[in-house]
Amino acid sequence: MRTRIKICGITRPEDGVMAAELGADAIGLVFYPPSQRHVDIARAAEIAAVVPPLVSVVGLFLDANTEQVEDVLSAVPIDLLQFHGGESAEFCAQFGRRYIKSVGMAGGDPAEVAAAHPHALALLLDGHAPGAAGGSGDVFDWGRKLPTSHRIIVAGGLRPDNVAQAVKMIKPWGVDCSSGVESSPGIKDSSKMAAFTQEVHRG
Ligand SMILES: O=C(O)c1ccccc1N[C@@H]1O[C@H](COP(=O)(O)O)[C@@H](O)[C@H]1O
Repeated sequence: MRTRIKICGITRPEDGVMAAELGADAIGLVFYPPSQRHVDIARAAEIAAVVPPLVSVVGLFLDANTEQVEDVLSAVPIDLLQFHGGESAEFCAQFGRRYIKSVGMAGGDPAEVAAAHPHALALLLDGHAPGAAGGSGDVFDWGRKLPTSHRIIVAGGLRPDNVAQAVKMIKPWGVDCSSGVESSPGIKDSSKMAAFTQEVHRG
């Protein structure tokens, strides 16, 4: 099975195109103002407009309110929602959209999140502590027992030099990377993205 690749934290249209051309199946837009990768609605719409067909646009929210999510959905063609905070299943489902739910693996229990989110299409496992923001570049213990009820997307500190090992150990549905393919926060690096996608498929 081919491991799907999401490159998150795209802040420039050219980086969205480059990620797709280098093998990303999805790009992520961060709607979380404290993040250095936050995009406003106008910028997000510019990026989404140039992302090639057959590449998904994922909207990432972290404990946003309903109105903030709806404002984005009314202006940006988002294919999939990613909820990265402590959102309840009711909150995530209210938009009638497909969604994935993150788990902060530093102290968080993926089985508990799996049970609470039966309708999430996948669990995205990140290295942060529950309550802390993601995108921290922290790796979690890839040897941990994981639930089998959901597809798994591995995130958290993935880089070209460690992603093959993560894929080999976990055999996830997909991988997600943000800081590991950047030259500076929010700016993606083409050689790192090329190396990353190549290594995913070697794993
Ligand atoms: O990328 C961010 O700035 C971010 C902010 C708040 C929550 C999540 C964020 N990114 C997500 O974090 C993981 C791992 O990122 P990294 O590769 O360790 O930098 C990834 O799923 C991003 O989607």
